[in-house]
Amino acid sequence: MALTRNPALAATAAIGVLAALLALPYAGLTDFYLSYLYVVFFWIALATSWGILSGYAGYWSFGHAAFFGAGMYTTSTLAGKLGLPFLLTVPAAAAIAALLACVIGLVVFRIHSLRAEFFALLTLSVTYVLAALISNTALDGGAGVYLSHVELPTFGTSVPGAIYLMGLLLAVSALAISRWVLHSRLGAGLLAIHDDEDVAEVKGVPTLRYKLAAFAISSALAGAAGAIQAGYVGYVTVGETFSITVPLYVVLMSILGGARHWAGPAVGATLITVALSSVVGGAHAELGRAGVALGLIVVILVLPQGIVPAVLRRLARRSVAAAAEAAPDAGLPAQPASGKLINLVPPPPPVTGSGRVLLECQGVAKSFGGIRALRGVDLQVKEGEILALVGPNGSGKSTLINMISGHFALSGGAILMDGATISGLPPHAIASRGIARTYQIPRLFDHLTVLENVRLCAAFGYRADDADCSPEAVARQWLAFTGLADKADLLPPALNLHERKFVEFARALAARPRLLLLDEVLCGLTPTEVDQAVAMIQKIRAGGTTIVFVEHLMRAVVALADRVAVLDQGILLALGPPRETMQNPTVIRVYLGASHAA
Ligand SMILES: Nc1ncnc2c1ncn2[C@@H]1O[C@H](COP(=O)(O)OP(=O)(O)OP(=O)(O)O)[C@@H](O)[C@H]1O
Repeated sequence: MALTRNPALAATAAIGVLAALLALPYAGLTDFYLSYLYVVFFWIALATSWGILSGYAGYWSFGHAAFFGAGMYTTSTLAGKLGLPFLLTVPAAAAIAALLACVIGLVVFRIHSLRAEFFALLTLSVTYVLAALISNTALDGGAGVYLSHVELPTFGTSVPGAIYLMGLLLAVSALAISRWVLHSRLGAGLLAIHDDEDVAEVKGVPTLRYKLAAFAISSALAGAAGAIQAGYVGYVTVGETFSITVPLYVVLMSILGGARHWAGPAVGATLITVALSSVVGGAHAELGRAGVALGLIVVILVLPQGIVPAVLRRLARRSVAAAAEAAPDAGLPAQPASGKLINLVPPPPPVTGSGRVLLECQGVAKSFGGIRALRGVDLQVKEGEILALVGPNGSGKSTLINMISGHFALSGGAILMDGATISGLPPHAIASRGIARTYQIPRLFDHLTVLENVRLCAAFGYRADDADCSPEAVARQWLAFTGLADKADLLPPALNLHERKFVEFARALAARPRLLLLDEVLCGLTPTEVDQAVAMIQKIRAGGTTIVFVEHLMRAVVALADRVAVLDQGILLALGPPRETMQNPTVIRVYLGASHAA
């Protein structure tokens, strides 16, 4: 408990444990125990490396044996056949495995349909393809490769001591890298990819680059583990190396410990390795293994998020309760800890009517199979204005928002921002030009808290590199602006529709965009909530942000819009000031109906 609250104490304890583990081979621990501990470190390194892509980003790989095996065969070839020093083969194995991951990732990560179970199956197939290639070439030839003649290092007093130290170093490196990734921008992006990859991209996360980086890091660690394991076993075979055991074990270990926490896979790996080794011998080994498997099922059912997150949550709850007892005000929302306060409504007068074109749609067309959702829309959005996009259901309003934000590719035409073409750019690049959007049905990152949802958008949004404001401070201020400050630590599923819509709103605002696209933010709100939202939108425009909003609620359209664009069946039917446009007989006929005509 004290360790979780005191990072300096935790760091000192970790250094102490590491120093003690490093000293073990020199303190005369027998080779048997050194080998035993090496096996634990080996599984810690493998499971932790798996978690970097699969745990954080949710891309479950069943092909970890491929990268581990690439490492093993790199060492067996370089050291066993070409006579290179063993230690040199470890970084080489890591590099080969990372390269293999990059080649696979460059193809697979671009294909939208190869997510979730398809990714898992594809990585499993890669393992078998690689096994077949190695088995049928001089790399193995089907007979396996002996490494008994390879000179292994003897630091740590003996070969088992050296293997132990290499395993320890690898496990500690894997943990340190995984922890660093989780707390970095890369980790924030990966967690968002896990929950909703398309939304993460639209919010500014360069998803392809991040997935490739995670895959390469994860595979490099697996490759290095394979290299050391080759030295440990001394005889490398395709059957053992590319067996299903590796991916199966690392998946189980990660789930048991908690795949979304850097320490989770290591805890799972330690528990499973120790449990399995305790039942490996004796007359009832099979029964023992079945018992371990049953225990595993029970723990996973009781703690579906894994042991580490469950324990941390319990500790956090206890410390909140203790703090509340000590100081009754402790539960109030915290003020931003760092960063200059952001002026949410800057003093300069609104720039409405500057006349400068910020966004231009030129003949924008979109077809979904036989459905022509947009049939060549020409529209200019002027800097500082509020433009309402209205029209009957299915007229193409959301599709146009999706086109501008890059969610869908255009079937025809072009979209320009500041005179430069943005259509065809990946959504994160469009976000970096200053475009942010909300979704008609909120698409929040369900495993991130409300604060984390908004902070991510501040960190990856248009003005993310504003050194004066930390993403945390920006996020807290927009949460306060939208009235959600006291919901900061909740997960989105705990919110009602109104709150979820306002989190969407806060996320878009946290990017501090130049052009804000609001897709039916008022739909489903009570009249009071609508008034609140209208006042907010007016304040945002007062700060100089250009707004395009899709809305069916005419009262809000009239109160907010400088101009109204009416879409019907994918065609721009009318464009002009609200009252004038709404009195256009064609608009009344196709959209507003007879009641308005009267
Ligand atoms: N992903 C998709 N796949 C197939 N068809 C789609 C897709 N998205 C939209 N459409 C179709 O494109 C047309 C325009 O849909 P869109 O959602 O843009 O309309 P809308 O004006 O926003 O409607 P609403 O007011 O009901 O939200 C509809 O016929 C719709 O069924």
